[in-house]
Amino acid sequence: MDSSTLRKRVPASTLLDWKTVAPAIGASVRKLDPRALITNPVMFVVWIVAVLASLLLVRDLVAGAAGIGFTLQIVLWLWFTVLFANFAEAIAERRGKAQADSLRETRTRTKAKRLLVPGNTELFEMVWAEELSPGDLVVVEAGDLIPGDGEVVEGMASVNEAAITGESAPVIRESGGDRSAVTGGTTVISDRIVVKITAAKGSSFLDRMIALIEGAARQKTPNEIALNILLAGLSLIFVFAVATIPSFVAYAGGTVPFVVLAALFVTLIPTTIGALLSAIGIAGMDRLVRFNVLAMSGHAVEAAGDVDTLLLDKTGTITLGNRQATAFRPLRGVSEQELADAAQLASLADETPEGRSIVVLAKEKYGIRGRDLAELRGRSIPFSANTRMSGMEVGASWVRKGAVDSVIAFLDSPPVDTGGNVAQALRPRLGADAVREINAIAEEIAKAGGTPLAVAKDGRLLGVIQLKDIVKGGIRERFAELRRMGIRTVMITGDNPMTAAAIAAEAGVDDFLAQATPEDKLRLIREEQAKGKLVAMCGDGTNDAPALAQADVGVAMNTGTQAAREAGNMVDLDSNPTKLIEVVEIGKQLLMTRGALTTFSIANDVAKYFAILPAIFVAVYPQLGVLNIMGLASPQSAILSAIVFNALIIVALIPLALKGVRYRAIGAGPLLRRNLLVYGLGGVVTPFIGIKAIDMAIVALGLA
Ligand SMILES: Nc1ncnc2c1ncn2[C@@H]1O[C@H](COP(=O)(O)OP(=O)(O)OP(=O)(O)O)[C@@H](O)[C@H]1O
Ligand SMILES: [K+]
Ligand SMILES: [Mg+2]
Repeated sequence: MDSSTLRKRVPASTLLDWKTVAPAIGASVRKLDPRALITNPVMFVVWIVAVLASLLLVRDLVAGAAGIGFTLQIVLWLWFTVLFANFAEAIAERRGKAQADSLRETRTRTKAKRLLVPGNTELFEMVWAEELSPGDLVVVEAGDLIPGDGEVVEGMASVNEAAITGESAPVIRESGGDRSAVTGGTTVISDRIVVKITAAKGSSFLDRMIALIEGAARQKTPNEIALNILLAGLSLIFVFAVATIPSFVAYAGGTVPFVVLAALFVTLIPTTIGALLSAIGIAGMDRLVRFNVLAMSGHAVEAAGDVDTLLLDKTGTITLGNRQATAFRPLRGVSEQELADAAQLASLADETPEGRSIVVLAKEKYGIRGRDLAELRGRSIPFSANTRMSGMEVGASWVRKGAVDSVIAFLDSPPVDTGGNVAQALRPRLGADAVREINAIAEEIAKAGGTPLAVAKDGRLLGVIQLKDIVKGGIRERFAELRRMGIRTVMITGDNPMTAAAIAAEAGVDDFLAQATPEDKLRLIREEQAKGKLVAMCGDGTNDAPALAQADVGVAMNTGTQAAREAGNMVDLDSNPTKLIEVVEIGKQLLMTRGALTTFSIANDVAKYFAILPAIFVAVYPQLGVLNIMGLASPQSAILSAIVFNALIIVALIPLALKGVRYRAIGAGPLLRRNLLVYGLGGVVTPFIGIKAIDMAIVALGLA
């Protein structure tokens, strides 16, 4: 599976696309509103300078002062500077807009079949989807749109999720297991399910997705805020630097007009990065969406760029997740029929995919017919990630199935509530031989990557159910790629160490943790974080939810449970854990782009200082003539070329801000050196060339 199989939902629109550019121009003007600009300190300062310069222009016009043409040009370019910055942001926002519009179309008015009596799928009322509230049960049949986000509580169906994933291959959604979440706006294509609505109106997955893509939900990340403060600080220094200039000039008997100071100031402050910062952030989120990953916060995207450790759960994340029973392996002295019968009884009320597959195997291979639960008058013991067992109790008789060590431990210390008679009955039967034999069978299954489930009935070990799960295709190469990027992969699973080891070896993870409870998963993340590591976690189950919430980057599989999807700060619509490679690359690209353009911007400003100051001062201090290596035509053309260059460089860098600096897995050190060279040196050199060229053009056009 190379990155080309990760299909991009919408082709990246080109910058020359008029449909993108035209509305962005309108938005740039609307964004001149100072209330919107205030979050961008550098641009806000430019805005203030532009307003002051405009007022002076009006005053000069009224007074009929000389040299209006020059002032007018400076004022115009000051406004262009702000407009170009707004344009960069608007273009970045536009790119998600088309996609949000197409998502909105899927949000048509839907009718829902709301159950009147829980448990009876025949009795329902028709209501509008908007009328549903969390807790409502709806029945959804083949051909129906799922009316809202929720959890499948009954049945199994294949669902077409193309509306949100862009992928029309049907996916299975079923109750009980880790594939129970359904999304409003997707379509059931076969069978019938009962869905318990979980999302309130207006906060559905689709709504959140639209808000995210449009950038409405975007908040500045701590890094962005820090950078903004730094840039504001730099601007403040230049306020003082520029404010002292008039006194130097006055000393030599000259004066400097305000517009010249204003233009000088704006060319010296870090306007380039100030203008592009927001666009860089939006483009990062947008790039993720193209890879079918929804990031709930920009912070998660940034953290992804620095991830050290990736934790993944096994079933459903590394493996396909439909662990199917494939064989019954009885102990000596137990018939396959007897084991199959007990296994079936233990699974009758087990709504997990594992449980259902056991009932199916017992029926298909051993002809064991379904028993009526109600008739049995049994008490079902549901599966939990903590006990790692499930089963049934009928009177004094009982069956359990589950992780081998859990079942053995259970036999060793029966819970008091099952009654003293049970405790009496079992002790003598749990011989060392049986334990040895069951471990041998379990080992054989586990070594092949299967999950062994021990079955015990009335204190007696009967044998093992073999569950088979398949490692997702192409995962090995992708983990190798993560290793090259310097990321350690760790599989954490509730399964036994031997199965874990086999799957870990097959998938090619660096390390694994077996028999992990949800608390263990959480603890492992905290430990890594305490060592100063940034941790990403991919998971799908409700038992992964605490870990997903704790991780710096929590990627929930879209196929997972609602709890997992809400706990993480990213959702992968394709449920492909190796997508983390793209997520990390996009994160790194975002950080690098921001770093590169900051370097470029500051190098640029420093260079401009040396390019234009001699030209401005040469009139009052002729000795500075030797420094005027650029040979700019006049102080006026020097200042005009500088402000024009300063504004145009923003537009010139928009494509780079949106596309991002290319990431290569060559290690942090060499990468930093390379970027410093390209963007630092480039930042120093470009103004000299650019300003000289513009100066020549200005002279040729007779503008100054
Ligand atoms: N329906 C079930 N009934 C009894 N035991 C089960 C059932 N499903 C799983 N088990 C046992 O419980 C163990 C833990 O399962 P669980 O699904 O909680 O693992 P997990 O922590 O999610 O790990 P992963 O999903 O990565 O494999 C399994 O390895 C298996 O031995
Ligand atoms: K500048
Ligand atoms: Mg799981």
